[in-house]
Amino acid sequence: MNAFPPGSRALVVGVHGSIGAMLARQLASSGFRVTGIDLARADAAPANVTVLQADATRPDAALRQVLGETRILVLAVSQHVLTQALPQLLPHLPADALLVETLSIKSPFAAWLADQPTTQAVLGINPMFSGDLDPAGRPLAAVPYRDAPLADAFIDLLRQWRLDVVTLTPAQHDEAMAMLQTVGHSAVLAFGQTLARSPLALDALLRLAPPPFRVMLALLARMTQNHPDVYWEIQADNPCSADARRRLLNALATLDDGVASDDHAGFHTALTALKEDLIADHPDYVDTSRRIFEFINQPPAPDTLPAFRAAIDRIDDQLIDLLGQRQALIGQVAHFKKTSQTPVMQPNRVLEVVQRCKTRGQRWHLRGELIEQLYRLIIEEACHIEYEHVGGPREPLLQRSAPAFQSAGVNE
Ligand SMILES: C=C(O[C@@H]1C=C(C(=O)O)C=C[C@H]1O)C(=O)O
Repeated sequence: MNAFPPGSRALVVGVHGSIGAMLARQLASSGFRVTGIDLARADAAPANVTVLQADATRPDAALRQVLGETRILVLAVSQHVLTQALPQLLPHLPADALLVETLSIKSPFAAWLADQPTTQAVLGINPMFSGDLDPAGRPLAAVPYRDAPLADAFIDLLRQWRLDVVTLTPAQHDEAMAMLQTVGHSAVLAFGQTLARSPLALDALLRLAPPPFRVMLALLARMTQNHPDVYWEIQADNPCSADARRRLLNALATLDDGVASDDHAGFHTALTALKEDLIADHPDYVDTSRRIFEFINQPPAPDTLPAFRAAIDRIDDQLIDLLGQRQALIGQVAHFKKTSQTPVMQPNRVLEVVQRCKTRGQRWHLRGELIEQLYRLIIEEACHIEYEHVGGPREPLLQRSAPAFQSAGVNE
């Protein structure tokens, strides 16, 4: 049986927050009738979401009526608001509804929940990304507080959104978050404080700044864009956070002591151990840092012909690198198609690819005909590669995929 038949109602509390808005959007796209509430007014609501201005800690008649029909209640609010609102909301919620909370820290809420006279299924989720990013392919921690089929059904829904769901207990969640969030945020905040208290001016420093400094500043910039409570709860509410900060302090003290005692060899040993323990099994991070650093040092806007040409050369490098990456994936698709006996030629997918790219190209005023020309060549090459691997009779792309290539001159 489908736990959430099409048109089931979802209510998102905190719909103007980034996670609330993301979940409202995703639920609407999965066929839910979504109502969002928020204390704050905002100009834009997520598409296909009805937004009410309401206070979840004091549900008015309109909110109580929505609650009575709600199958999934999402609470994308701070722990303080959540524990104030829940006792007011639960009496109006059907007994077979699912509650989903999005707190950054789970064990204090788990302890609070254990004392509540609720019967509803409760699932904690913690998306490991801000809600303004595309969720597909990103990790999400799921913490089912009570075994319930409805929580499993919601986890299935998250997987349909192509989230990489990792299920944890509240204690496991918080232990991991101390390492994944407390330590990183503390390091970035300490960097920011040190910089802010320095007598050196940031503008002057930025002229000279190497990529790691720019990356640290970018991380700090990101932290200033979210609500401070998000970061406060990560530092203050996680029972593992104090220990994590102490470890960071100790590590810094060890570095300081080592330098003070001129322990050059110890420094070598430590860095070699880090390389062996952490990076040896994850060499792709070396490449990631190279790509981030390349990206973050944007060269100045060109103003001479050689400078324009150098900029174009760099973009051509990227085009070729990306084409190579696309082609490498095609090789894998070919292998997959051979073992699963899937036809090489997929006219629906071809149409989807070309139309997506035409829409994307509109952002840059790229003509649809150019996109069709380019993708005719790229997909023909892809099909050629796949046929070489898969074997069997070949079908011509243009004949099978005529609707994708409608522009004059492309279909010849
Ligand atoms: C890569 C695939 O195979 C072919 C190549 C395509 C491409 O290059 O995008 C699209 C459709 C297929 O005919 C696929 O099926 O996705």
